[in-house]
Parts: sequence; C-alpha cells; structure tokens
Amino acid sequence: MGRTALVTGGASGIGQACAERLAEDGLSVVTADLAPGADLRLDVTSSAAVEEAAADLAVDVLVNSAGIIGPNKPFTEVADDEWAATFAVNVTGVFQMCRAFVPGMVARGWGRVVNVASIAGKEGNPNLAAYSASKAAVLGLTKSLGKELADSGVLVNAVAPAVIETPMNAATAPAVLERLVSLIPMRRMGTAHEVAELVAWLASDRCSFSTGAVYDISGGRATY
Ligand SMILES: NC(=O)c1ccc[n+]([C@@H]2O[C@H](COP(=O)([O-])OP(=O)(O)OC[C@H]3O[C@@H](n4cnc5c(N)ncnc54)[C@H](O)[C@@H]3O)[C@@H](O)[C@H]2O)c1
Ligand SMILES: O=S(=O)(O)c1ccc(CO)cc1
Repeated sequence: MGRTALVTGGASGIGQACAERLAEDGLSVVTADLAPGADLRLDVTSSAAVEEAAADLAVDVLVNSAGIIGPNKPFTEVADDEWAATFAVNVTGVFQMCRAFVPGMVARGWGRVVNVASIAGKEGNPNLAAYSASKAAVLGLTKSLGKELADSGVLVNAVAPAVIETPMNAATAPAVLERLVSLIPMRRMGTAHEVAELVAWLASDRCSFSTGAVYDISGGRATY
C-alpha cells in the first residue's frame, strides 16, 4: 500500500514545495495549515486540534514545516507574548505533532519525521533571538527523538536551511536579506524546491542509517 505524508505549513513556501515533491515520489500527501489552501485547517499550537487530526489520520511521513519568524528586533525589546507565540508554533507545534502522530508510525514499524529547523538554530542571528532559540530547540527535540526511537523503524531528522526565497521573507527588509545572503558562501538565497529535494530523501527508504541528525541546506553556511 502507498504511503501517506502529512506536511504542516503545507499551504506555503517550503511546506508547499515538500508536499509537491513527496507527491512526485508517489506518496498521498495531506497538507495542514492555518492558512487557506491546505487540505486540512490545523493550528499546530492547539494540542486538542492536533490530537483530533491524529485520531482521523494515520501517516507514515510527517514534515513539520509550519513556522513563524517572530519578532525581528533587539532581544531587550521582545515582549513576553512575542516570545511565547514564536515558541508555541516553532517548538510546541513540532512537539505536539510528533507526540500525536509518531505512535502510529511506531505501531506500524516504519516512519519518517523531518523537522524544518534553520541555520539560525545553529548559529544564532542578531535581532532574531526568539526565532534562533526556537530553532535550536527543534534541533534538540530532533536529536532526542532520534535516539529515543532509534530501534523502532521511525527515523527523525532535521533540515537546517539558510535563507530561502519564500513568503516568510516578503516582509523582511532588503538590508537584512542582503546581510543573510552575504553569510552564504554561494551568495544567493536557496529555493523551496532545493529544500524539498533533501526532505524527500529524508522521508524515504533511501535514507536508512540516519536519525537524530541535522542536515544543512545552506549554500555552504554553518557546516559544523
Ligand atoms: N524562508 C526561510 O528563509 C527559512 C529559512 C530557514 C528555515 N525556515 C523554516 O521553514 C519553515 C517554512 O517556512 P517558509 O519560509 O516556507 O514560510 P511560509 O511563511 O511561506 O510558510 C509557513 C507556513 O506555516 C503556516 N503556519 C504558521 N503558523 C501556523 C500554525 N500555528 N499552524 C499551522 N500552520 C501554521 C503559515 O500559515 C504558512 O503557510 C518554517 O519553519 C521556517 O522557520 C525558513
Ligand atoms: O535561517 S536564517 O538564514 O538565519 C534566516 C533568518 C531570517 C529569515 C527571515 O527573513 C530567514 C532566514
């Protein structure tokens, strides 16, 4: 029987490209998003909504791409609710999706989870403290689940993109984007399709001896 993938943040950017690429590989893909255009309207910050979705849907592949950039300002100016909102989507959302959907994968003996983190979670970015810290948390979660599930048939990995051309960056000031691109040895933004290619590999049988790992997709930035 064919496999089913669930892609959060699947209505836009990297999530949308992942959904398209996984469909090319023959998976049945369900996109989940707050925004219109997804197959399933889902707020990943709501544990009740996530549990309800998991009760209705068995998935073999989970791609956690839903995310927000959060406050772009000096850390001393970040308000409590801005910090909390960033962690609610970027960290708690990923945790809740894994907690709800991974047990089914374990019961069936096969699964792939791919978390979309960021180079910001490895390096930190000035004026993006909440975002950078949240993505570092996603890396910790990925490493922890990878080890916890290592003998279950379920592999959990993360990708760490540098700046990618997507709607997330539409509101970013050109000077900020220029600085982010200047950190990339290849001197360009990546595309969502380039990220999706790596995600598709991590979501497949072609990836078989890797778990709890972080894959940079960053034009040469931060390979440590
Ligand atoms: N674009 C970049 O430069 C870049 C770089 C590194 C990592 N990332 C990460 O890639 C992922 C995708 O980002 P993107 O660039 O495609 O952005 P995007 O804004 O195009 O897509 C993000 C999607 O997440 C959805 N979303 C936000 N909050 C949600 C919630 N509570 N529940 C469900 N869906 C929600 C949005 O509606 C949107 O459709 C994010 O996790 C982001 O942090 C992006
Ligand atoms: O992943 S990063 O290159 O650090 C990064 C930071 C901010 C933004 C938003 O414009 C995108 C990527």
